[in-house]
Amino acid sequence: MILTSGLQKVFCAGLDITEFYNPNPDRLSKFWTTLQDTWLSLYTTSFPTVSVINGHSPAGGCLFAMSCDYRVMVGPNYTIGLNETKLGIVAPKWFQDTMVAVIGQRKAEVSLTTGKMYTTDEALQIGLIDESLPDANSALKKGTQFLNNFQKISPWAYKMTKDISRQPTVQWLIDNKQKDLDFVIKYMQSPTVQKNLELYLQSLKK
Ligand SMILES: CCCC/C=C\CC(=O)SCCNC(=O)CCNC(=O)[C@H](O)C(C)(C)COP(=O)(O)OP(=O)(O)OC[C@H]1O[C@@H](n2cnc3c(N)ncnc32)[C@H](O)[C@@H]1OP(=O)(O)O
Repeated sequence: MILTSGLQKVFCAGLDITEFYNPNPDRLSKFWTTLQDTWLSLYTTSFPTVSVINGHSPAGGCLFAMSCDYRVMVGPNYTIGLNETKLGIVAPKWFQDTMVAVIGQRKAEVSLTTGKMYTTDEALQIGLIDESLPDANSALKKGTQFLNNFQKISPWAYKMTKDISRQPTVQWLIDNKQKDLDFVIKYMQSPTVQKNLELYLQSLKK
């Protein structure tokens, strides 16, 4: 499966920030549970996945890209990263662990604490993406070539290997779904977080 965008310059703008601003707890609860389940499905697919990142990919967009098996990004003008701290919010443990699995503990910690958005070249250098291509068509071709490798791999061997590799992060979320949800609901009601989100949303307006 290839995950890509039909938009001109955005792969995925991340989660809808307006869902976190002045949230209704019931609605936020459904929103977050849906996100948890969607991520669990994507991170544990029984088939190979590639993200063809053909535009900017902040926060939740970066999470979805990192959850695929391989990342091909169109360069040089787009950016990718977990920029939550720039919004004055915190990337949950499973977002963080997904990044650690891709680029390692040290680089992930620097990336997460600074909320850095990496250019395509920078992302390639730290291993956040696997390949950089100059245009969307060649990126799609590369992504398809990666998937073709699996014609010669046993689906069972593929799935078992991926399960073993991803199991700690997956199991943590399965075991802590409610705790993770409670944290988000409580955290998003904090006046400091709400002020930070208000300022960030204002900064996005043209
Ligand atoms: C404890 C829980 C923690 C986890 C929580 C959240 C994780 C997240 O995913 S938070 C989302 C982080 N996303 C961003 O920071 C992206 C912000 N957006 C941008 O940087 C740019 O919009 C982007 C580069 C993606 C695209 O640029 P443009 O094509 O120039 O678009 P515009 O800037 O014109 O945006 C159009 C319009 O959309 C609004 N917008 C953009 N992103 C979001 C978003 N993620 N949520 C809600 N709204 C968003 C933006 O404000 C503009 O609104 P209008 O001016 O009203 O049209």
